[in-house]
Amino acid sequence: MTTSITVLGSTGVIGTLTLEVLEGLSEQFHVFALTAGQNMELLAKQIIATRPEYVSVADEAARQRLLTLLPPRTPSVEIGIGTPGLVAAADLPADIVVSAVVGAVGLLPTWAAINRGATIALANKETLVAGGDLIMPEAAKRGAKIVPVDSEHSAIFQCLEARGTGENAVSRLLVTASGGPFRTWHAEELEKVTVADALRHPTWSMGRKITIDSATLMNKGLEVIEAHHLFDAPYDSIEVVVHPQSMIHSMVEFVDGSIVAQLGLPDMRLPIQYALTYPMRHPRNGKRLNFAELSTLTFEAPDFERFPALRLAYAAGRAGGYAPCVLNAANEVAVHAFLAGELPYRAIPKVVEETLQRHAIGHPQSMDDLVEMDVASRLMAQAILQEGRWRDWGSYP
Ligand SMILES: NC(=O)C1=CN([C@@H]2O[C@H](COP(=O)(O)OP(=O)(O)OC[C@H]3O[C@@H](n4cnc5c(N)ncnc54)[C@H](OP(=O)(O)O)[C@@H]3O)[C@@H](O)[C@H]2O)C=CC1
Ligand SMILES: CC(=O)[C@@H](O)[C@H](O)COP(=O)(O)O
Ligand SMILES: [Mn+2]
Repeated sequence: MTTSITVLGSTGVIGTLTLEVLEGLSEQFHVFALTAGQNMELLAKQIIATRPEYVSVADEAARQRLLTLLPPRTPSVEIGIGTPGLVAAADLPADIVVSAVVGAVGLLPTWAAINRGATIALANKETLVAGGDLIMPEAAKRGAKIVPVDSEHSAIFQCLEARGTGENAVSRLLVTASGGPFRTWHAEELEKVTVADALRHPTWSMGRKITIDSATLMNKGLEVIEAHHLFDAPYDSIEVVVHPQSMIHSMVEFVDGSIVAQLGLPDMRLPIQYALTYPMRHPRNGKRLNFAELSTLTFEAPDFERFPALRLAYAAGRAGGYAPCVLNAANEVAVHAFLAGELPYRAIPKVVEETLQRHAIGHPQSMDDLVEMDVASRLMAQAILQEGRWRDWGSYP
């Protein structure tokens, strides 16, 4: 019997790589359901190649486009739309749900998959950032295993296997960061960043939103909160280490001072495959890290002044309650505006900070509370954008 897989966000960078990994493991896995947003050309090809029972797309217009792209003899596939379609895909009885949509749109489908006790291969960090306090206890209650796909968390997950049997063996999680494209830029140069500059990531090829998050270091902030939830680690024990070569994907320090690191070429196929085959390791072909070719590995501390998003994320994580949900929603709005050419790079963390100051009080009691706050925070961030006060903010911080 083969393991069934649903891929939420199959047309994205992680989704596409997941299907590539599955192709290499086709004797062990089959695709159950796929979801996409607007890229119907790619989804149509994926449907023809993998024959899912169900797919979901962003809206009715996308569904109509998809129907025109499917050849007449394609075996019938049910097509859902919007958030209900995403939730329906996650609800179907696949063994593993790969959560690879971008943003808090992943909250409800990931919640649905957890509620039925599925294994989640989690790439969609925004969901855990916004809802970790509800999601982790629910996963434990339902017996739903969450296996990280994010490279740093996959690394920590792998390093933790060296923990042995001792309790409280871990002293620090060392989350590595490339530092992004502006690691060496001066504060004045950061005033003139273009969208093209910010999309030029030094080591990884990723979707647009996460690439901008890497450029502000918000990605690392989101990852600190993600690590807090995944590994039940206090914020004081999670440290960010800038490592521009992206060969060490993260490290764990144990109480005896021993540090275990996970290394590999920057290629997401490895953490994706490990999440799918865990606890087994399956052979992979392809280029390997060659230490003789690798002349230097360097490390530095993050600069919280030039990259205030990292400071904001630590603060929101420590504050807890609604704060991480607000941080994430405001960041999504600000990044979207930056990519549309409507907001300068340097104003992204300012919009997030202003939204947090106006909005982040209390604790969610339910997923409905959280979704309500996510929507309200987006409206607040949009209002802050429309006020246009960021034009007067000048340099930030
Ligand atoms: N890329 C990477 O290397 C890594 C990514 N991650 C995380 O994985 C997630 C995905 O990242 P990545 O693959 O780079 O992102 P992409 O932008 O490449 O892909 C996003 C996917 O989500 C779909 N999507 C977007 N909006 C909606 C919506 N409203 N409704 C339904 N589907 C939607 C897109 O559909 P369509 O394109 O059809 O519109 C696409 O399939 C993010 O949370 C990111 O932080 C984590 C670690 C590494
Ligand atoms: C591949 C991956 O996991 C990304 O999250 C990556 O780590 C981004 O690079 P930064 O370290 O620049 O944020
Ligand atoms: Mn990462």
